Amino acid sequence: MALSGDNNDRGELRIHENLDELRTDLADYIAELSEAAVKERGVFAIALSGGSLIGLMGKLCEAPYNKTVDWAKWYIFWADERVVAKNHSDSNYKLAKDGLLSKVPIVPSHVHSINDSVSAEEAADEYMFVIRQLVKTRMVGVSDISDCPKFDLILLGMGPDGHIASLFPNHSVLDETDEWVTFITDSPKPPPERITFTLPVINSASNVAMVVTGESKAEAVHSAIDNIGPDCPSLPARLVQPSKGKLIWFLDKPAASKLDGFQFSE
Ligand SMILES: O=C(O)[C@H](O)[C@@H](O)[C@H](O)[C@H](O)COP(=O)(O)O
Repeated sequence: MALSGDNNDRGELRIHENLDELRTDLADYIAELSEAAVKERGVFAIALSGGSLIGLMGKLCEAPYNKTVDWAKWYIFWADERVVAKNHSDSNYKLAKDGLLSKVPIVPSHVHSINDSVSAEEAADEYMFVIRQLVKTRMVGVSDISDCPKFDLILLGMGPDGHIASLFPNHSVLDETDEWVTFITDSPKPPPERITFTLPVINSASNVAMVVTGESKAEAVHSAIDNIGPDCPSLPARLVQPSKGKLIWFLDKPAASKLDGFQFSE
């Protein structure tokens, strides 16, 4: 690893020399959290996002992880999903199924994707209902400071604009505190209709990992971690502040290149 360290309330920073090193570190991290959650709770509730994240999780499909991880105990969710058919190339479910879930022995009934045959609003409501049932049976934990679900791990990517999940800068969904899952129909990044976990749910997780690579993200990484720039307070990535959980940033050097205090040799 090029560098690692803590940055005040902005969590642990893990800056990797290259993507291969990041992929290995990410697989180790997820495998360790899975083992700990299964030991403590008997299950591992993990929420995925879309984008480059799934490809960066690819080592989990390879040895030793494909054999050592207790896949039967995994319960899979999406922190955000595009409201398109499950076989559509824009579907985050399809992305994860093709890139990860079909390659490891996950129990099909543990995969909780959205209903793709209803409106965005109905899909968000139904998804919240599903999560509520799983919180009741403690397949998903519950926060001890609110009634929010406490996922063992929420994995997030970040766009160059600082969006996370489908929470975009200056969008009213950033203020949603009543619902666990909400919807938008005007996403600035296509497709327009999406469902998304709200900030209270993200910030109730036991662990949140921000997996961000590439130079196009460097400015937003700098704003989010160094608390820089006029848009900072409403930058969605800046609002990821788990109340009791642990936040870790998995970065490559280009994404970290504008961080204060980080000097890299070529
Ligand atoms: O459904 C989505 O659009 C994603 O969940 C989104 O939040 C993604 O994670 C970021 O846009 C980063 O994507 P990249 O890692 O591909 O840049």
